[in-house]
Formats: sequence, C-alpha cells, structure tokens
Amino acid sequence: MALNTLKTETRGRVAIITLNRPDALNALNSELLGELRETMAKFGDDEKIGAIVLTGSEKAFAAGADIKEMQPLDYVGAYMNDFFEGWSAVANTRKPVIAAVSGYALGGGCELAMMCDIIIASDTAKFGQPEITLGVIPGMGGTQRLTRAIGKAKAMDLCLTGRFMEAEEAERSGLVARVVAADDLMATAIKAAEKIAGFSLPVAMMVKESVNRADEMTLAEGLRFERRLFHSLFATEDQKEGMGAFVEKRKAQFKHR
Ligand SMILES: CC(C)(O)CC(=O)SCCNC(=O)CCNC(=O)[C@H](O)C(C)(C)COP(=O)(O)OP(=O)(O)OC[C@H]1O[C@@H](n2cnc3c(N)ncnc32)[C@H](O)[C@@H]1OP(=O)(O)O
Repeated sequence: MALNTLKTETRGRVAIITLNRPDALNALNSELLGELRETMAKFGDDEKIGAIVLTGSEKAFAAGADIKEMQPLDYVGAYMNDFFEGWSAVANTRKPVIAAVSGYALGGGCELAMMCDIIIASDTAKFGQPEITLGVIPGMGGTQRLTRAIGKAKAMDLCLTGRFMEAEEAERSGLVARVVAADDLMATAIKAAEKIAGFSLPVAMMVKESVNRADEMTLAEGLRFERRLFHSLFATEDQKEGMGAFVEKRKAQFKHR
C-alpha cells in the first residue's frame, strides 16, 4: 500500500510510524486515519513486531483533527457516519504503542497520544484540548482519557480554558511517562520499545490489556481479571523460560509462545 500521510520503518522487532502531513502540522484527516488503521493492523498481525512507536515531526506530533475537513459537517452527517468512531481501531491496537511526542499535541493530537500506552515527550511538547475555542468539545476521548490520566481539576482546566500544557507540567500531572531533550526523543522511545519487544509478546499484550481494564472495571473485577491472566501464563513456554532463566542465572530467550 502506498502511503501519503505516514512513513513507516521497522528496526528489528520495533515498528516506527511517523505522521507525515508537514503542511498541516500533521492534522488528522480521514486519509491519515485510514492509513494509520491499516498500518496498525498490519504491524498488529506481524509476529515479528513486538512494539510500535508512533511519532510526528519536531514541530507537531499532531495539531488536532483536520479543522478544514470538519468545518462543513452538519449534525446528521456527523451522526450518521459516527464521525471519529474509526479512531477506536487505533486505540484498540493490542500490541504496546509508545507515542514519541515533540511540539504540538493538541485536540485530536493529544487524544491520539492518549490512545497509546506510554507517552514519551520532548521538552518542547505542548499538550492541550483547545476544542472549546472552535465551538466544540473534544470528540476522540479528550474529556474521558485526559480526566482519567490527570484528574478532574487539570482536565477541566485544560478543556474549559483551551490552554496548552508544557511537557514538564504534563509529566508532573501524570499524562507523560518521561520528558527528554528533543534530540534524544526518538532514541529514547525506540530504546523503550526495543526493551518491551524483547520480552514475551503475549505477556506484554496481557500487561497492556490488564492495565487498560483498570479504567473500566471495579477493583474487585480488575483484580480477578489480572489473577486469571496471571494463572493462564503458567501454560506458556515463556513463563518456563523466564523463570528457568532466572534460576539458572542466564538471560531469558523468549519465544513469544
Ligand atoms: C478531535 C476533536 C473533536 O477533539 C477536535 C480537534 O482536534 S479540533 C482541533 C484542535 N486543534 C486546534 O485547535 C489547533 C489548531 N492549530 C493551531 O492553533 C495552530 O496551527 C498552532 C498553534 C498549532 C500552530 O500555529 P502556527 O505555528 O502559527 O502554524 P499555523 O500557520 O497555524 O499552521 C500551519 C498550517 O497548518 C494548518 N493547521 C494547523 N492545525 C490544523 C488543524 N487542526 N487542522 C487543519 N489544518 C491545521 C494551518 O491551517 C496552516 O496551514 P495553511 O492554512 O497555512 O495552509
């Protein structure tokens, strides 16, 4: 498939997807969504890939959904097409995804970063949900995922004022896992992805699934869900290998089985 709005490459077991609409600060349009869905599905199905890094440009991870594409929408059109529902496929990617964020991550850009599992930001990153300035509210999860990530006080502040939050505040608030110098962003994100991809893939996928359940379940349900997944891992070769390697004082060689 020829890609117009993305670039992709693989490095060992890590896939790197770069948003590539430089003239529009990587604004998220339908074409980009289609290509991102296909690419995520392709890497999701590829047994040789253990983790994905999603990034943008130095100036913008993504400056939001494409306002020029949205502007002519009417209510019936938006409702009948369930506009933005397509992003659920990206959020539901089962392999670990790291967002490497530099520059603007606004509106849908911030929401896309929050669909990923770990956000690593450069010290130039700016996060925000400025939809209120356009006469709308966030529509790709901003009011929900941001509130879960940073709490009601900060989420209300960002969504109601539309102000941008610098990387340091984003890390302090719990949105961002790590902040690094801009020059180190990709190396740091790829190194973290390589680390994850070196572990057992089914185990990494179960970690992701179980942590994500914390947002959806009561504590009692979540603890039971986690424990059942834990029990199931004793049926895998990788549990035998991981624990065997520890006991034998050697490095584990996981087979993803
Ligand atoms: C998914 C939802 C429902 O939650 C909704 C959204 O995501 S709504 C969009 C939220 N995002 C925004 O409101 C940010 C819009 N962009 C900006 O405010 C500024 O571009 C900026 C502050 C990020 C950067 O400003 P500046 O450096 O001055 O660059 P510009 O000249 O403004 O932009 C360059 C170029 O990119 C186009 N652009 C930027 N953002 C978008 C966008 N979200 N959609 C479409 N196009 C965008 C901008 O129009 C410029 O292009 P030209 O007009 O020069 O062709």
